[in-house]
Amino acid sequence: NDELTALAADSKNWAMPTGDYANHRYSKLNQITKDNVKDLQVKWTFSTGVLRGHEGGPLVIGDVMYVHTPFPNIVYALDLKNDGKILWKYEPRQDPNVIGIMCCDTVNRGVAYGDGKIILNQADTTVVALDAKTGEVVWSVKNGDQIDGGKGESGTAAPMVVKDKVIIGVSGAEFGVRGWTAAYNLKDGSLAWKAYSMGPDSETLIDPEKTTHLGKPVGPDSGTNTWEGEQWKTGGGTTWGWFAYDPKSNLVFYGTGNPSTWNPVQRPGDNRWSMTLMARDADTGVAKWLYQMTPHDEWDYDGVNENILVDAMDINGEKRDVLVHFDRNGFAYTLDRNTGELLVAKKYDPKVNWATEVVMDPNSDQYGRPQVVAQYSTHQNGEDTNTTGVCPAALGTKDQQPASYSPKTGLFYVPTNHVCMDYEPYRVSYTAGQPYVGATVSMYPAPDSHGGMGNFIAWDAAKGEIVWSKPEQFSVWSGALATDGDVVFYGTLEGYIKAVDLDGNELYKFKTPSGIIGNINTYEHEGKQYIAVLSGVGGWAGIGLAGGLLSPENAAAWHGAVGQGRDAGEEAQVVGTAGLGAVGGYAALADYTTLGGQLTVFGLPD
Ligand SMILES: O=C(O)c1cc(C(=O)O)c2c(n1)C(=O)C(=O)c1cc(C(=O)O)[nH]c1-2
Repeated sequence: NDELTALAADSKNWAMPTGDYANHRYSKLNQITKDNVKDLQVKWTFSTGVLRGHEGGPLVIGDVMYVHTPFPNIVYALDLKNDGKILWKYEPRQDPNVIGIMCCDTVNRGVAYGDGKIILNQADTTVVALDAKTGEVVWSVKNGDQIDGGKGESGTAAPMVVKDKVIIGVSGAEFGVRGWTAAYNLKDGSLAWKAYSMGPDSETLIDPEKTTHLGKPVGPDSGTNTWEGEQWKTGGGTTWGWFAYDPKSNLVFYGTGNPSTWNPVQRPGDNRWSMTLMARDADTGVAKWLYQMTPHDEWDYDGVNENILVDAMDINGEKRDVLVHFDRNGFAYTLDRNTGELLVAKKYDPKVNWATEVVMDPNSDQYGRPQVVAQYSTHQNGEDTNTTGVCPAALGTKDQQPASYSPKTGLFYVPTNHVCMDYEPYRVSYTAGQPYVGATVSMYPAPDSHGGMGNFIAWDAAKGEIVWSKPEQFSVWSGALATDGDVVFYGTLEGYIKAVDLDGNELYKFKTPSGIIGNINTYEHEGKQYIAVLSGVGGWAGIGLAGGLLSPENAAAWHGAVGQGRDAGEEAQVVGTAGLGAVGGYAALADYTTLGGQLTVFGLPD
């Protein structure tokens, strides 16, 4: 999409959710520098009128800012010439029952722009194109099924506009949804292609002879033959993370999530293609290459985190066009993005203990596979056995909160979790539209460390090394922003926006009204650089606050314990395992912040 490419290349705008197709989250703007960032002031604020977790960030195109909210997914167009005066507001009507089938808060990661339209992926999986000037609906399609009586499909991912199409993912692996990625024609919303994560080749758009895994053709039926019977039909592998696009190869990149259920004993095999990085042709959806990071997941390490594309990275003296991916499983991967060849796979938190390494020898039958430590194998320890001390926790060394890459320093700035867990698989049976979780999880700060639950780190993806690490009390659940002013920004769950220099020294912080799980963006208007961020605590880490789960009654109901035939009373006593295990670990958040969606715009003094 030439118009979008041009808009994104002009750093005055923030035209795509992650800044550009390469997901750099880097801005060439440099009025705000490491020397003056301490003088930042709040310029204007905007309450979104919605309370739960606010992920993503505003788009800025010319004089207009587009702000989205979690369910009910309101979109506002704000006039930058007038301190955010509302130009239009779109509020969809959605069945509120969708709230009950969203695993990790009612989040939405943002809208996309293309061809004069704003594209919104609603919680109920309706994809709607709004006229960017008026907010009027141009077209609307249903990506998933209905809520009541459906399979539990929901929408949280930000769309990506590529050429004449919009790429959309789906959520619901905690309900046994079989994930897919779809491309709709930007013009009228008609379906261009749909590629399932698992299933027959005709439905996964995998070419048995041409699609490769670590350099070898995958062969026929690769999306079904590592599953027992028809388990692939409820196999998970949802696609609720971020997309990347490389115009040079016309490939779209994304990762798939956990296999369903979380109980690994119930689904023997590698469970392909859950937990997999995928490179697909943008026009046809046909897969060029795949790489499964966590075969037969036993820990809920969804592979959906963003892929960051860097050209000509020097890897052992060779220039490679790479894709860098910080996986939930605690390994940071660098791959050749044209071939899917694995170049680097290293732990980006020293506490990661479930696997010792990823085998890098192409001649080994274990090539590309993590070497699982028996003690932390929830499968080997069996159903109804609590496997303790697994690092990272299910929400990963990093969840969906996107990292940034600075072409200037060649380093990645990564918001991370420093959290471990106990994981007890239990048997579940599948009922359409009901939770299909199958594990009780509790989370806590990584033991024998700094006591906090997060780090903000700088990463060298060619060497596979942490350059520096800045401890945080809670997980850093906000997307980072690197700038040409030699300042890097991120937000914290307590609600601080923070600016650090290129060595990780804190230069500025400001406490916004609620915890930050949004992504920091920057733009220029009338010659001045601004920083914009959404506050509004929530997401999986903040689900205790956002979902009101800090009481035992709510905890049991939400956790789905009742639906799973478990003893509700027993479950209710264990508030700590509610919210899929996040409530206990993050309970102290309630001492720092509370709910509320607000946009805050910062700038230098006039
Ligand atoms: O399997 C899924 O379909 C699914 C969906 C989502 C989502 O759409 O928000 C999350 C997850 N899984 C998940 O595993 C997870 O850690 C997670 C964190 C968050 C969040 O926004 O904080 N969403 C999700």
